[in-house]
Amino acid sequence: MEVTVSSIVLSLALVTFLTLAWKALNLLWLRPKQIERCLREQGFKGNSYRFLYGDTKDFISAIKEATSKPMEACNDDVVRRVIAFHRYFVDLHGMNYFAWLGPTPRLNITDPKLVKEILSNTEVFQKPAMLKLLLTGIVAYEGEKWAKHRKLVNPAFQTEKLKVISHIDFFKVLEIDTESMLMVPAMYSSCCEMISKWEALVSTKGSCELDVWPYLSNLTADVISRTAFGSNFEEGKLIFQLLSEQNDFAIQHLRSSYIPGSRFLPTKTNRKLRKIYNELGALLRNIINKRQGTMNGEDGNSDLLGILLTSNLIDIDQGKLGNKKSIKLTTEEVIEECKLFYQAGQETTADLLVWTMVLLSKNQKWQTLAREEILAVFGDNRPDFDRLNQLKTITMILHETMRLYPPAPILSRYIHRKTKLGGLVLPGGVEIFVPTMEIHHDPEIWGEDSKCFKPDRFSEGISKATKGQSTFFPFGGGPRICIGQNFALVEAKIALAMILKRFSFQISPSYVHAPLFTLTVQPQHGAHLILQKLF
Ligand code: HEM
Repeated sequence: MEVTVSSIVLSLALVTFLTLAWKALNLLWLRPKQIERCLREQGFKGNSYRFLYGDTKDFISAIKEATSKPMEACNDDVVRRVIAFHRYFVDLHGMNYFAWLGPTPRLNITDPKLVKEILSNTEVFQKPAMLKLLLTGIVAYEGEKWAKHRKLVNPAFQTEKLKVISHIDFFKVLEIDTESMLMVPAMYSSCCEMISKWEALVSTKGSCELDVWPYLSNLTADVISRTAFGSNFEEGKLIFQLLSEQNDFAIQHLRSSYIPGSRFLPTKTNRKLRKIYNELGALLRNIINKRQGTMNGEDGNSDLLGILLTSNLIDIDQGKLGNKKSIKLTTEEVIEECKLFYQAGQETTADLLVWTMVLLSKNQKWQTLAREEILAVFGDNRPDFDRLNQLKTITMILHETMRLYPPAPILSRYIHRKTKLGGLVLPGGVEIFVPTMEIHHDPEIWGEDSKCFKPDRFSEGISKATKGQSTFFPFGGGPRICIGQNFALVEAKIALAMILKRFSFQISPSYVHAPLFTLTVQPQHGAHLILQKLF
């Protein structure tokens, strides 16, 4: 009897072991090889899959090589530096390539029709797991959960919420603290603080050399703190510090997670990430609890947090007519969305501003045109929402900046099952890689001068410039298009209007052009400009 029991246990152990071994073999060898055959049959080229690591080492060395030295001039091949790993594989295999992120193949797609299809079909083309490890909130959710969150968060970004500046004088008359309660005034207040610092720096000589990058970075953090937390803005700032720490660790994490399984290891980075994550959660929970205790009807309209806490959907149960229930975000869900506003909105908007200032420094003609427009539209008035809409030249400049330096230079998606894409039939388990920056720089789309700064490409709007194709998508596209795009553009216009009115600027001799892709495209060595006071 004893022999029988132990032999049963042994057989069970053996079966379990063999099943696991088979699964591992399938996941790490047979499946990648099968996918590789399928991709080659459809005309894609790439390295043969190498066990476990795939092309990971090539990825890392291409990035190291490209970022070890600055670029010579602004018109050099910026794509080669920013998405170096992509260029490395294009050089080896051409545009129709696949590369191995560990055992996962990453397929390069640049055809505008296919890009449109990928971005439109959110059910099939989902966010990759790696992104979901770094970010939470709507950016990482799928299906019904995403749809529910998008609807609940949307009110926070509607034009009316941004627009209230046109009534600022009315609020002033009533002696209501407009600075902490409305979004555009909050943006204006943050810009005023930055401008005052710059004015103090140039006051003695009338000009000074300044690295504007940390100031712009601080500005966009400040704007999110004010607009997200209103009266709790000082506490919001603390959260931002923790989030930027979290981002630094997330980048290390991202690099190490190319190695299969590493994200689950209790490494120092992983432990630190978890610690920051918990601290952040506790801080936000504290703010929310305080806010819920003091909330009244009007508070709900004042800032992003208030809007998230009061936003609700009416779900009508189709089966039982008249059976309605109100759906709201839970405290934990509000925490995730607030964190995401920082992660998705701070760095990206700072990138947009810094590259605009660099490009306007190198293109003085456009700087003058932009300033003339600001003076013509606003005169001596503060920037207000309705007049921001009249800024045609500034809008063209912002679009051209995002064409050349898209803050998010790549997009990626994952397909879980066999999928038709245009004339292709792709196997499940493939990551789709859309190199936004490559498409934005393509001479076949944008002409021989595709690498030059020419805002007048956008003089008749985006659809004329792109001939209606999906060739310009700095904010992504389809149903998952950036929810904060209007917020970012309003903020950038206010900041530029205020900067251009008070200063002229040019490139300093100490400026080093070195765009670097971390989570977004930043100036690796800052942005040293010479500021000259105008009035
Ligand atoms: C110049 C500034 C910005 C740029 C270039 C930018 C770019 C993008 C891009 C490309 C996506 C789509 C990602 C994908 O499809 O994989 C996205 C999504 C998103 N962005 Fe932005 N963004 C900017 C500013 C902001 C701001 C200011 C906020 C909020 C305060 C924000 C919040 C979000 C959110 C929540 C999503 C996810 C939307 C969803 O999945 O439904 N972004 N952004």
